[in-house]
Amino acid sequence: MGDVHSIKVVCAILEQHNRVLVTQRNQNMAQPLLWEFPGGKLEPDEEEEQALIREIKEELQLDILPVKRLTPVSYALGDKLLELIPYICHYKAGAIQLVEHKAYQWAERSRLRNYNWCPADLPVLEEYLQLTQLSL
Ligand SMILES: Nc1nc2c([nH]c(=O)n2[C@@H]2O[C@H](COP(=O)(O)OP(=O)(O)OP(=O)(O)O)[C@@H](O)[C@H]2O)c(=O)[nH]1
Repeated sequence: MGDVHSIKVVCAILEQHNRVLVTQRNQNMAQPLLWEFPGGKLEPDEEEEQALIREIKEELQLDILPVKRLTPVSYALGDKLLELIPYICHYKAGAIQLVEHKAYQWAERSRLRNYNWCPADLPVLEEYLQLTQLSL
């Protein structure tokens, strides 16, 4: 569904022990070296939560549980319209192995604004901080 030119990307705000997982895109990816919430593109006819579970398993070797959908963000990325769909997620199992990212960090919420984010992630970050009452 949706606009034929839009790309749907799901991303995980993965919480564990009061920290949030942030990942850095590698040099060869689009938006090189920027930080993001890990995730990826929906496949045709795939449910959002299933896509997120699949992507996090593929990219990080982690099992997660999506728990709350936040507000999708539309962002013009080159000639494409990106629709970034965030979910707060909980850690279930596994140890991180970086398959395609350059780096990862478990960040305290109060430090999340310090990263050099993909621009589409900034409204996601602000909604998340507001929800968790650390926006000031
Ligand atoms: N996974 C993820 N992608 C994001 C975020 N923010 C954001 O702008 N994006 C963009 O959404 C698209 C998601 O693509 P992707 O992670 O599947 O990987 P990619 O573009 O490297 O894959 P491709 O080579 O198959 O096109 C990328 O253009 C990426 O830059 C985010 O928080 N998480």
